[in-house]
Amino acid sequence: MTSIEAPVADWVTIPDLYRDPFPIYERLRAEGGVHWVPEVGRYLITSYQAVHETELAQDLYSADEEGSLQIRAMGHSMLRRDDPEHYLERKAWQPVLRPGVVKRTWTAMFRRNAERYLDEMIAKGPDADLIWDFAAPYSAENLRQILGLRNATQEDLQRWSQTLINATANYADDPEVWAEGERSFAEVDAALDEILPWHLANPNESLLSTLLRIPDYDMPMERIRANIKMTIGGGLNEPRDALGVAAWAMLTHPDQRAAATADPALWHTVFDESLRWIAPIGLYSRQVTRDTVLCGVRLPAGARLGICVLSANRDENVWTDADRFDIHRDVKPHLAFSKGVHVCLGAWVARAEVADVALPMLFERLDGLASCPTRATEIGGWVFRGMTNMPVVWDAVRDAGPAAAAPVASGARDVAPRVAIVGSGPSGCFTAQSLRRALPAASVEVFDELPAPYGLVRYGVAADHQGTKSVARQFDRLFTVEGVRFRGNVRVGTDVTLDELRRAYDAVVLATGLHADAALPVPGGSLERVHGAGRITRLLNGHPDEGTAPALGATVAVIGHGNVALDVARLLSRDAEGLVGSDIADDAHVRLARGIRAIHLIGRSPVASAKFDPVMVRELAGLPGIRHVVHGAGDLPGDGKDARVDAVRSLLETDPGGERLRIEWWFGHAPVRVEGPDRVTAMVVAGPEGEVSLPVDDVITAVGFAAAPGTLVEPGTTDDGRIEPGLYTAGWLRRGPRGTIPDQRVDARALARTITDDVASGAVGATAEGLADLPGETDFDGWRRIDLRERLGATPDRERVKLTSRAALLDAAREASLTLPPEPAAGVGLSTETPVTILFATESGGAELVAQELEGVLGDGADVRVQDLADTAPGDLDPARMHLVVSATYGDGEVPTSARPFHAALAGAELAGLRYAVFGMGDRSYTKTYSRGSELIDEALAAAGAVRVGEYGRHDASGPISAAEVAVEWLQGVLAELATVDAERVAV
Ligand SMILES: Cc1cc2nc3c(=O)[nH]c(=O)nc-3n(C[C@H](O)[C@H](O)[C@H](O)COP(=O)(O)O)c2cc1C
Repeated sequence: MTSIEAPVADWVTIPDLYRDPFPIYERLRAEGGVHWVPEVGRYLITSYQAVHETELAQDLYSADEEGSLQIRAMGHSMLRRDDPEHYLERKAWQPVLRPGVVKRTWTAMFRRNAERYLDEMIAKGPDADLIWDFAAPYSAENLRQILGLRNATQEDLQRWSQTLINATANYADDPEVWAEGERSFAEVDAALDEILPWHLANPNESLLSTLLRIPDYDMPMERIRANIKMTIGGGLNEPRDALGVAAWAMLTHPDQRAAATADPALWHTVFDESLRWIAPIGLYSRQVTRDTVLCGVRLPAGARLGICVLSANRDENVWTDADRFDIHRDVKPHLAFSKGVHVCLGAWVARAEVADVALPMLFERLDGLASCPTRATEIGGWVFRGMTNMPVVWDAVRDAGPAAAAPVASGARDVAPRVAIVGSGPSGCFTAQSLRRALPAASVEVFDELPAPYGLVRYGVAADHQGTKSVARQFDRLFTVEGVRFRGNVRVGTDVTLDELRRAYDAVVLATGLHADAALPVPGGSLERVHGAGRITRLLNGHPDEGTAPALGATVAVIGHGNVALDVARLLSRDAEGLVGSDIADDAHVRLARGIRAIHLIGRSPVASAKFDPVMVRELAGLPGIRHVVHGAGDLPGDGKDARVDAVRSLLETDPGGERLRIEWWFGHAPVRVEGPDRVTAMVVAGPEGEVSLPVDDVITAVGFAAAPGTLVEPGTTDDGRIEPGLYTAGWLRRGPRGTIPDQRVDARALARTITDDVASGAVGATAEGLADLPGETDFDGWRRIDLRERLGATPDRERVKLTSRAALLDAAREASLTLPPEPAAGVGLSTETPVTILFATESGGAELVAQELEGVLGDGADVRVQDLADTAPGDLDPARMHLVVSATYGDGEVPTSARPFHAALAGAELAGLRYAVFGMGDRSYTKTYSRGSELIDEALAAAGAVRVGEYGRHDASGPISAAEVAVEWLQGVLAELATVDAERVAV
């Protein structure tokens, strides 16, 4: 057989491939299908026949490529191994991904997640993005649950997956792309380190748990890590992009869409034709093991190949009119899932996620679903290809399906179940808040073992972060205005059993958190003078059950670089001036902090993947009298590309003045042992240069939280919070010790939906009679008395002085001589003739509360509407109305997540003459980004031609005054200005 040298395709460029690879591939196929392409440094294999041949001969076309980008990006996974090693690893993955398992175990979960994220997309309103608001979070959450990465969020999975596959596709060798990939690499490893012990102790159906129990093969840890990263990389974009492309195909081919909606069996054909048309994984690599000839072209041993699946699936020798999307064409095997020994393991999962669940649900629920007429749909990629932007609109929403069928679901609003929530921390209170809205007829009671409510807000949030604690003001409203009952000083499990509670209530939600400090898993980890950071935080917050604070020695090691570790280090190193305005427990602070001269802050990660928020480091850098010393951080480039690196650099730029205290930061150093023999004498850590022994007097561990003895259920046993209808978990007890206060609000909304579904389906009734008053229980007025007593007792430089024993709390709760101030007034009666729309943008609910307060202030007779910016498009704004925008700020000075689509849409909007005013809610301790999110909305409205009326107002959450108070004052000014503007309009 004659053979030729490979033709050189030097006209092919990566940007062209990214934009639209198909014309390039068409030409390459026409020229034979095997080319040397200098731009990508490999031979591209583009014809169906050539691709197919490589897939069937792994001895000749090895997956184990030298210098593989994928190995660099994700580690050496089974995708880059040949048999027999590949087979062993593949076998370990299979039991979790087999079609029967997908059907029995995973499909119900896919359905729940599809409902959840479709609801969220619907809540954003037409103009939402089908990829980023539905397909991506849906695929990420499914993957998270299959893997068993219970300590990560779906957002983590999205970030990891995207940056890992970007690195895998980094043929342009962009250093930034590598850096992001490396960060995710380290984060995934840290998450695995954290969660694997849990899976060892709690065998379950997830992939991680299954891998730890393979009967005949003890897979080395490094291989588990690499394969999990590969699964994160490929397991997300494949279903996401298949769903996106399939939906796009439906929107652009109405006749085929009509056929599929009329005959749901066709959704599988839609799925397969979409994969053929645009394969999500467009290219993978192989390496030639010995000189050979492929389709008449000579390939030398060692040649690196790019197998172009996107191209093979459009080969005109196999398919007629291959560029056309056509579900009616003759079925021929496409190569999107590959063939041969490497055929995709996740194929059944992707098929169930997309064809069985998401596509039918999407097109059944959204009537008139169409591409957004004003914003472009975009697609890109060649190594991985999918929709990058897919704004959509729709005409109407149908109900969610049998579980929430219309008559029952809407009926749920009138059903009056009794709900008990155990735990009044953020997750308990947010659950009460969401249930109030979802089930207005329900009676909701919140139990707490202390006479004081708010759990983590009162006893876990650092005493000098009063801004974060101000979320309690919105919880007050639950008990003063919204009819939720607080039942304090009741310990469920002792004063009343869980069974008794369940008999007395139709539904019980356990939101008791995770309080115990996780043990430091090194020798000496439980010596005397090893303390948990949770306990230290509670002591500094005056928790009544923690006893007397220990007097710490001159040198203290704090283990961990998360925000809890930084909170502890900051509080212990603050001087008296730094505690002004806090509600610190002074006695405890003095005992703990008085003797400290040096703190070693020890973390195992490098700076770029440390767990802290950079703002926490900057806060420490701002404290006077502290010299910072940084070990193991490398160069710390000052190019402003990494906020963590910048923050750590700022430590070195501080001038301590008179040095009171030294903080030594250790990056990339893992704890090895605590030396004793009886009490702590030294902390030994291991870094790149070996072990270092640090003489210390005390060790504080901030390495996570676990369930305390007496926790009512095993933590983390469900993903949706439903243990069974009628018994639910919320907050950290459900999701594990991760997530901020705003995250609890999002979760609480999802849980309220789950409970509402159970009420709607009749699984939860409305027959229970509630629990009679228990001896010794206290109520919300009891808490108001405690609150008053603590505030009256405060010196001018303290927010309050906490009562630190149960007896003192109970005495205050029952102190009849304390006269309570009247409950918050309903309003001060401002008025305007102009109809008003109040728009809010929030994450933890404060802005919504302010919006409601303003509504109340404007009075019953007025034409006032309150609306979430998440549900608003610029086109909804009515020039006849005045718009009051109340917005928080998040991230690094950004608009709250739910309001980002609105903010983005303002870019193309035309709002000439529209009147608005802005009230920003922020926190002054974010010095560079104080209230920036609301400023961005203000700027975008002005740029769209809208006219601001009155001053821009703002509230500082770290200050002592409530947001509602400041907002009402601001509103007075706005209304005065509005009256002038209106009068001028009339005059004109
Ligand atoms: C993670 C996080 C990031 C934040 N970032 C900023 C910021 O950059 N600038 C700012 O002024 N406030 C910032 N804040 C403070 C919030 O905007 C402020 O607490 C606000 O009152 C919260 O309103 P909400 O309850 O409606 O979400 C941040 C708060 C959190 C929890």
